[in-house]
Amino acid sequence: MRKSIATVSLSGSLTEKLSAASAAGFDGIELFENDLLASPLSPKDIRLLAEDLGLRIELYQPFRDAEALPADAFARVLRRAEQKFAVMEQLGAPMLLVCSTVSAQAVDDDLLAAEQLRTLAERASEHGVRIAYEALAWGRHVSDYRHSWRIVEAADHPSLGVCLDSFHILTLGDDPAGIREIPAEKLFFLQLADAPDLDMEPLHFSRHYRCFPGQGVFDLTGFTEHVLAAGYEGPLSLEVFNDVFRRTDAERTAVDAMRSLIVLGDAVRHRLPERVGLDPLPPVSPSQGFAFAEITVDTRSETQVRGMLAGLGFTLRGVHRTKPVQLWQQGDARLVVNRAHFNGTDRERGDAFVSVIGVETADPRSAAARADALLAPPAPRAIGAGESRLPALIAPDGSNLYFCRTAADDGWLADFAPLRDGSGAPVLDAIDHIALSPHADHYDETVLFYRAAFGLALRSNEEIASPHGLVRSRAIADDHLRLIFNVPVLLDDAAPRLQHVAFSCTDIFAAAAHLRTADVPLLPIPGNYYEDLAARTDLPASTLTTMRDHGILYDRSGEAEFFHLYTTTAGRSLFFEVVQRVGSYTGYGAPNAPIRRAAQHL
Ligand SMILES: O=C(O)c1ccc(O)c(O)c1
Ligand SMILES: [Mg+2]
Repeated sequence: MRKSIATVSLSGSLTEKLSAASAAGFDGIELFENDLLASPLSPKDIRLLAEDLGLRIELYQPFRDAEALPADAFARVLRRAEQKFAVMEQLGAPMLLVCSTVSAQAVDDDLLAAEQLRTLAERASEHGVRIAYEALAWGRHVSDYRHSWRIVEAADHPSLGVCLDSFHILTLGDDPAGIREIPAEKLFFLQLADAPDLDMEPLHFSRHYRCFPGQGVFDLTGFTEHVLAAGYEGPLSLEVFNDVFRRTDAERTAVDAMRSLIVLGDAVRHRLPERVGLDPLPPVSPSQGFAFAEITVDTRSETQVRGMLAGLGFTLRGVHRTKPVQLWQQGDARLVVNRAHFNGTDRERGDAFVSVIGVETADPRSAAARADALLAPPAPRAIGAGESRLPALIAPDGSNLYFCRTAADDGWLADFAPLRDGSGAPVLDAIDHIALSPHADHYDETVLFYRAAFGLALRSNEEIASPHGLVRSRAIADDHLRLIFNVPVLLDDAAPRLQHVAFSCTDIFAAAAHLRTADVPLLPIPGNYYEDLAARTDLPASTLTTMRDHGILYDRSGEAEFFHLYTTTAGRSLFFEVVQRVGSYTGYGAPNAPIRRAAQHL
């Protein structure tokens, strides 16, 4: 099916918007009137430009307050419309979107609305133009799609049909199943938008907070399934009014948009296998957890990070044969420490950060093929003679993803000259989860990408009331791979973008004692926290004393328990966590996050 995007969803001049849509692979656009009015290009030039870029102008919009009007007002509508039809002929735009009226002049009279829309459609047909009538959620008399369809049905003109917009329908909590009752030839246009979990008056919500399908809480898969099952053949068109997209890089937004449509198309295809024209994504290759995490350090932070790793029980197992890179390991937990120059990055000297996530999978090539189909660019890297060629791509947050089969004969471990085997029993077992901090402008994009690339489910979506600003936090996971994404709700470019790597263990008290002996700097937790814990749990006093001594935090969910502690921060941004899950605890100690954030500021 054709893929389209409304120009209102992208920033910049009309030329920039069209170039971005074309570069991202869209087949067409919805042209917003203001983008035309503000453009120095004539309608004919716009048509030629779109043609050059391989874009159809699918629709021109919006045309407002057209129906259910007194005769004199409707006469003015027709005059206004004639000019639009003439412009559309020059543009080569075949369809005009008419929004249900918000005019105080309009009357609540479906027959009058139908009659006037019929007249409008008849005039449009003389110019080869069709009219798609859309119920705005805040329309004065028409706000739901069934109502718009009743009027279109009554008007009974071949050049008049309905435009369905997922936002208006789903924000009112309307059931989209009724779409199946609208004849296919009357489904003129489909606009897709998702929205976050906010309870807000529809107009303001619509004009500022829409997001791409898969980035909010609406069921766009189910919605689109209804529309396609009804026989809709037109484009899937994204119409996303969003404050961030209005001001950030159009090319990037267009790629984000295209990725969301690819993910949506694949999901709908699974529901409607007989439907042609929906491209499949390469299937998810289930991950088997983290092969490794790479931490990039500079000469200043290297000593600190290495000191912490040694204290956490890691041993230096190997040095890379050609690069200033070390392999540290204990149990199944592997960390690669890469000494690099931060020149040209947004990192300050002395910082340390997670730069690569190595994902363990039985089939690295097909896992990478899926990430590639999700528009992740390949990671440029120098590969020395004889070194492993792990497929590597760049995720939207800038992290590199390496797809690994560690135990394979030609596995990546062979790139390291072995130093020695680890001595003694490991203190920690494996990487439990990794928490990343994408830039706020790329947050939704990043979470959608990781979810889709690895087939992970959204496990939690919370706000952490940190004393230095609200932080949004989403956890996505399957049984093996757990990722957290944190971002300040209000953009703060000066604040460190904290990241952490958490390690699992089976006895956090023993681990804490080891860390203490090894002089690992642990994050101190205030005594008040433990007074409160004593009051609300049955933890024995002696256990609480030990927890307080080591800064061990606690959470519980039913019978399942969670113990965790943190190191202080290495550089500005990176810290480590040690966790012990007891029973079937699947969370991350979210109630403790504000305490941790406050302690990190002390
Ligand atoms: O916010 C609006 O006015 C508006 C205009 C056109 C649309 O297609 C829409 O969904 C909303
Ligand atoms: Mg719309």
